[in-house]
Amino acid sequence: MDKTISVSTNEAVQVIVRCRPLSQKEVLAENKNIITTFPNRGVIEVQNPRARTENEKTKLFTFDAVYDWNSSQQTLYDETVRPLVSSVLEGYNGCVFAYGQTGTGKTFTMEGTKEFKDGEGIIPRAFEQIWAHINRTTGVEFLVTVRYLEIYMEEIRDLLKMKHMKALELREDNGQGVYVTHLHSQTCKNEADMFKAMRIGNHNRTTASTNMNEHSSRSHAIFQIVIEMAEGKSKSVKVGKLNLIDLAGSERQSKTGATGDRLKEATKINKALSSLGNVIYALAENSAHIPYRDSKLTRLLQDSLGGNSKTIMIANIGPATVNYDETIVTLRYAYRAKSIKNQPIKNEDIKNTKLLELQQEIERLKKLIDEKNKGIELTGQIEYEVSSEDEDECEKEEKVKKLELGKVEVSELSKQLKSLENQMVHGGNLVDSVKENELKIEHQKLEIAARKKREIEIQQKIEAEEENCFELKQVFASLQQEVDFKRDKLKRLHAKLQSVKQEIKDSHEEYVKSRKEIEESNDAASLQLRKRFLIIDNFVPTEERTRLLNLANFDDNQDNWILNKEHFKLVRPIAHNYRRPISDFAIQHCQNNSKYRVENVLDLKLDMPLRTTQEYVYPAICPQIKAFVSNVITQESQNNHIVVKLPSHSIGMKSATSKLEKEGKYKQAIRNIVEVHNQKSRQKSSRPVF
Ligand SMILES: Nc1ncnc2c1ncn2[C@@H]1O[C@H](COP(=O)(O)OP(=O)(O)OP(=O)(O)O)[C@@H](O)[C@H]1O
Repeated sequence: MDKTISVSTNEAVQVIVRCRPLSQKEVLAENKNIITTFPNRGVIEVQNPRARTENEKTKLFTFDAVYDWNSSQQTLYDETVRPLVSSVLEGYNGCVFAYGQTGTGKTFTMEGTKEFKDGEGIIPRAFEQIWAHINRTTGVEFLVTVRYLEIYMEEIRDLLKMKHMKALELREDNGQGVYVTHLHSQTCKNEADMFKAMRIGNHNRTTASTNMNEHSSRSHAIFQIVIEMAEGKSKSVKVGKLNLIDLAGSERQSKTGATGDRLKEATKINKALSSLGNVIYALAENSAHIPYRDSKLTRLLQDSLGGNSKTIMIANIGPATVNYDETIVTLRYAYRAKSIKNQPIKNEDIKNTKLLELQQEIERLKKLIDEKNKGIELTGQIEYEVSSEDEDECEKEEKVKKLELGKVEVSELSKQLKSLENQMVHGGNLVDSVKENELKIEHQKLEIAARKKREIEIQQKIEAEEENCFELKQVFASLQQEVDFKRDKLKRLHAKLQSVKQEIKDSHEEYVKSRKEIEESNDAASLQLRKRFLIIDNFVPTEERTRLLNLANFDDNQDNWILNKEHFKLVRPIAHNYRRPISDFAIQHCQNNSKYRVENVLDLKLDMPLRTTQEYVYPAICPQIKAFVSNVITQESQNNHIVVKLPSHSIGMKSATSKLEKEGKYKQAIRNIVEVHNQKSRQKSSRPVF
């Protein structure tokens, strides 16, 4: 998209926290609620169930807004998301993403539930707001499209066109930023079309049952709505883009009990979420390098975090004792995300939009239809005027044919025109009184949301100021009073210092833990790499290695090495000058029968073995033993043992035996005897030997 105007001011990512109720399972396991929320101040307090000292007991976090288990879907939407969607309808990019441990209510928040009334989540409510706006906006033409994708096991899949099931690729260009190639874009004419797209996508999304959640999302899902708006005949187009993201939840193998596929998925999920954490951390720290390229998720969120979008992060947490560690980790990430600054840009006067293309094509078709209609009229008139008896019958027929052809062409063009016009929506199709009422309600809702936001901000400011001003306001009647006050203050400051120290300690522990995890995964990766090198070094010849290296190019977009496939094209083998392999039999016997000429038979000759077991030559036996054995009397006992009777009179044998005895090889001699015995009996038998 070519942008000609850009208005940008810094705007922080808005971070809100939502805590779900205790689940039945948690209640049965006698888990306690460790969360207390203070919605008016945007504060959340977490009790540490393992606290040993006073300092470790509670942790306080402050956010733009907090919602507890009693908060309704409607309140959350009206207070936080409605203003953002309103900005999108003015031409901004917007993003809402839900982040948190598995089973804490991300899907519940984004999609909602049908289990109870008003259970719809953010996505369906956004549809409602968008279409209500379109229906009451007169004089504007809209083109609304949606896309739905998931990142499953680090592969991008189109949820609206699952037939292809091919992993899609990410690309980046200066105009569009990061985008997904060949992603299906569904045009929507009304709210129902959007719901249909959402349902299809949700149906295709990868979910599975785990210990922590019966319907756990195993992928990160992004629902994108693009609204192109053209006001009147000015041809100036605004574009608003809204990304609604339901991330997969972070999970610990020990808690989910994941094995096999679930474990593989969890590893990929955690890896992508940890890269998201790193991006948030780097942005919060104002680092020179932001590791967006570490995962597909962070690349797709590039605009939303530190980019040109207005963004809301919803941190979902669980209230149970058992969730403590994950809750703290989520809240820490969310707290960091608060300091990320974006530069939202209003996408106005965009040049190469689909809507403009459509409008131009519609204009062209209209002109063409007009011209054709004029042509038809003219031909009709001439025919009427010139039509005389002396006109040739053939010429008349020719003219009628031309007229008919013209009419068919016009009807074809009109069909095309209608289908193009059908893709666009003309805003403002409501009755004026309804329009006005709705507009009023919408303004009121936005006003209430803005007020609530301001209230929380003011409350947070007052608290900070109170801390500073309290001392100034104090007038001390006596020295003792001043001492007492200062002691109190010292106590408070000491407690604050301790809590900061504790926070540093916790953060350090968290850092050590995550470093250990990274080291472990690094070790596993280098082990794998060394194994591959070992295989390459031993099985791939040096020349082939150099050849392959020359054929491989690093693709920045895919962040991977790609082999030039042109060099690996399989060449069809040619046999007997035929393109298909042909057997000798076919050549000799079916020369005149084309049916068999190209039959797919390979002429394979048998590789005969060089020798058979019949030709086996037994190892030579020492001549003394041979002589000894020939004098040995052997016979088989009933239980298949061979009884060996040594002839004591044979001098040669005596010396042989004594020699063997001397060398301690008596056992070997016996084995040889048995072998010769077997040899004899085998020769006697007529059975083939193998
Ligand atoms: N605010 C809430 N009020 C009532 N029930 C809730 C709330 N939040 C979540 N739940 C319930 O908790 C369960 C888990 O929620 P959900 O599936 O949305 O979690 P999730 O974070 O998306 O999990 P995963 O990451 O595994 O996909 C569901 O049964 C849902 O109905």
